[in-house]
Amino acid sequence: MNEMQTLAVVGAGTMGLGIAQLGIQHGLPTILFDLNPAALEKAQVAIAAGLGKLVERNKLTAEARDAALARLTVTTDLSIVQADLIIEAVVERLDVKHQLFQELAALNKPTTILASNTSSLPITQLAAPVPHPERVVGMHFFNPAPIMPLVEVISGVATAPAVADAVEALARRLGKTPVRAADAPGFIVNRVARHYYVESLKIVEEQVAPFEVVDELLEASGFKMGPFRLMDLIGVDTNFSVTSAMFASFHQDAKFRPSRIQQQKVDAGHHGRKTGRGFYTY
Ligand SMILES: NC(=O)c1ccc[n+]([C@@H]2O[C@H](COP(=O)([O-])OP(=O)(O)OC[C@H]3O[C@@H](n4cnc5c(N)ncnc54)[C@H](O)[C@@H]3O)[C@@H](O)[C@H]2O)c1
Repeated sequence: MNEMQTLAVVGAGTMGLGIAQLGIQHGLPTILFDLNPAALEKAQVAIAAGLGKLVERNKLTAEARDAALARLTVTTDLSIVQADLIIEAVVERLDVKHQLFQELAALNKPTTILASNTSSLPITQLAAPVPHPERVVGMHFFNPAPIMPLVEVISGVATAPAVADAVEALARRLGKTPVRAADAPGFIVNRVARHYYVESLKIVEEQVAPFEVVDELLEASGFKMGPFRLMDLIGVDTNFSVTSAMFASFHQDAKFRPSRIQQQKVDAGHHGRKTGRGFYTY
């Protein structure tokens, strides 16, 4: 498979904007699509700020920043979303991702790779109704995408080995450390990390300690971010969707049961940093 020349990212939220930044920073003309124009505006500001920080730290020249920004096209018009590789980073819902991949498949050549940044949805299920399912693959970045080195590369049952190889090679080109993971619920990192959130939420639900105290203690014990601060960074809604999907995938295994506290935050629209309020206020 030839080296990828063009990238498109669908969904300009927490993850999509960071992935698009990586693309333009590493020389790929990148289309960033979202249904919501406000999300695209916010993403453009965040990407410029992200690259600006690299200039301040002498990791990028001002010229390289300007050249990177010139590679970015933002759009609400799906019909122009054509590329060698399309990475979707929309809401964690199988129905939404299915519809999107089918629309993208109709607009693109059969060799366009359709990658998903899903944290928990099975790649095999995601690929099943998509024309040419052998080009569907998991490419799971971590938050914040421009900074975190790990990328999980996940092959579903139908994924062609050359497709996973191409995505792995691209991850390296983006300066990342790709790791192959099997198509199991939550792959590797989220399966382990789930208990960091689920157990901390239980502690608060059972009134063992308030959430601020849980954060303080875990940070003092060496974790970079306490679970509640981290959920606010991830997006409380996204984190809740991931737990819910894993709970379903593990056949309602109680150890993955989503929390009522988290459900309430989602219902109230307190989705974390991106909405200005989650467990904390920003
Ligand atoms: N937040 C994290 O820390 C994190 C980390 C790794 C992976 N992920 C995964 O990345 C994906 C995106 O998560 P996020 O936190 O960036 O979400 P988000 O809520 O921050 O952003 C999602 C964006 O997708 C847009 N969108 C929704 N439906 C769309 C559609 N049909 N077409 C185009 N755009 C659409 C929304 O307008 C929004 O801007 C999810 O699958 C999530 O599981 C999230």
